[in-house]
Amino acid sequence: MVFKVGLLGLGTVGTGTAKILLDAAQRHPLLQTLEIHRVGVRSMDKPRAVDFPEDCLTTDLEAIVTDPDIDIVVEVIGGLEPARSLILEAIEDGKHVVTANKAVISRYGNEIAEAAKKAGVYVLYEAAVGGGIPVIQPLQQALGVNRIETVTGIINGTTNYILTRMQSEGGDFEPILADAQALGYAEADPTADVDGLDAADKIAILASIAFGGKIRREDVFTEGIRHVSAVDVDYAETLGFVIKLLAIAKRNPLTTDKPDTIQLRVHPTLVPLDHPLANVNDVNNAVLVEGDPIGQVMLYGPGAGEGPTASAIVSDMMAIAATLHMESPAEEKLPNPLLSNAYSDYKTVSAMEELESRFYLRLMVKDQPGVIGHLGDIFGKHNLSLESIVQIGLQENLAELVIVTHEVQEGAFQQAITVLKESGDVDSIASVLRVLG
Ligand SMILES: NC(=O)C1=CN([C@@H]2O[C@H](COP(=O)(O)OP(=O)(O)OC[C@H]3O[C@@H](n4cnc5c(N)ncnc54)[C@H](OP(=O)(O)O)[C@@H]3O)[C@@H](O)[C@H]2O)C=CC1
Ligand SMILES: N[C@@H](CC=O)C(=O)O
Ligand code: NA
Repeated sequence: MVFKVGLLGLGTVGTGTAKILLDAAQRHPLLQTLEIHRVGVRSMDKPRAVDFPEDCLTTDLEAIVTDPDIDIVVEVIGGLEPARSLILEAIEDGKHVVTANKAVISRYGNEIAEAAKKAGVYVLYEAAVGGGIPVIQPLQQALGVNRIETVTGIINGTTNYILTRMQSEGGDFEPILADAQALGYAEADPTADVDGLDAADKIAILASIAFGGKIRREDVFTEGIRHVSAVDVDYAETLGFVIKLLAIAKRNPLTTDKPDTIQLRVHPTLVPLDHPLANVNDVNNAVLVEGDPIGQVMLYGPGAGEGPTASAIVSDMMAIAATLHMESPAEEKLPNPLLSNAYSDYKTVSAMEELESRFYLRLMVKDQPGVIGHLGDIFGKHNLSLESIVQIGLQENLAELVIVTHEVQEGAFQQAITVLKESGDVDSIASVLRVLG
């Protein structure tokens, strides 16, 4: 079974999406059911990073959203129009839609959802918030049983990249913004990033899901990072804080004289250095969800860029493919392929001795001349290179040594340990631990 995809846009996200679909090996088998049928662009002359047959590319986007052969339309052109109209036309034509367009979803999400309900199709937008991080789906499903109290996010990759570099290198934001643009993180008009509008779009979307209600986009208080200077970043650090552009959606406590109300705001914020969001750096995003009864959950990962955003787009396409798969008469009564784990082959797991790792070794040795040299010989004979060797202490004629190795083969390391134990120099091996990285 093959589901045909109409891809609107072949820029940063569109290109990443095409690359995943054209290289489906070792990914979920459902990806093999998705085939890019047509691609809509603005300019036919631009060089492209992926090759399509000439008749696949078109500037006539309407022809794609009304093409009877297409099952799923992926909108990654961005902007409000013609994106909104094309989404609505695709829905009216009975097509499922996947989009990364937070500007459209935060403003016209209700209109689009109504149209989709009427047409019996799905509109999914995981890529619209947090780029590659699964945020929408966990909020709707895995965390859906919780009464959500707060959603606090670093949800704009461009500004987080700028603030991180301001912090690590000093300097003001304008020159760093140019790098964020070159890396494909920033919006076509980066004002939306720098002035907090993009984060405001995203928190409006998250609040709607978290609190189960419509959100008026204009209700989000929005302050960007333009006025944050290198001096503020410096002083904040001295005081034990880091400056982050936070997007906050919070349920106010219910009181007898006040109805159920929420807070919605985006602003640069001094975050204490020991807060979970303080170490979310560069283009990474994180969404900290606090709910009852789960407590705190943090979703963290790359918030923008070609590959990560495309990952979210294709995961939505896969969810739609799973539904279409189940609806097809030939597959009726089969379980949802995204919920069942019926694998046919065993994976081969490498033997532990073949793996490479760094090791931490603590041992007690005789406190006499030449011992460290002997140990070095034993490691050398087993082809094990050492990163450091430190004498920590001395007790009753025994010296306590701590050795850290470079990446070495597990099997060779274990053989060396056996030889060490048998050597007259070593009294005891107190501890052997693996070191990450
Ligand atoms: N970049 C990122 O990291 C992320 C982006 N997003 C969202 O994804 C969407 C796409 O972003 P991105 O890929 O960065 O954008 P780009 O500007 O890189 O790409 C836009 C693509 O759409 C095409 N396009 C734009 N307008 C039209 C039009 N009127 N008619 C035909 N084709 C058009 C362009 O054609 P041509 O190539 O011919 O110019 C281009 O291929 C946006 O909604 C953005 O907010 C979401 C998360 C992360
Ligand atoms: N411009 C956005 C792209 C992803 O949504 C960002 O920087 O986060
Ligand atoms: Na996401």
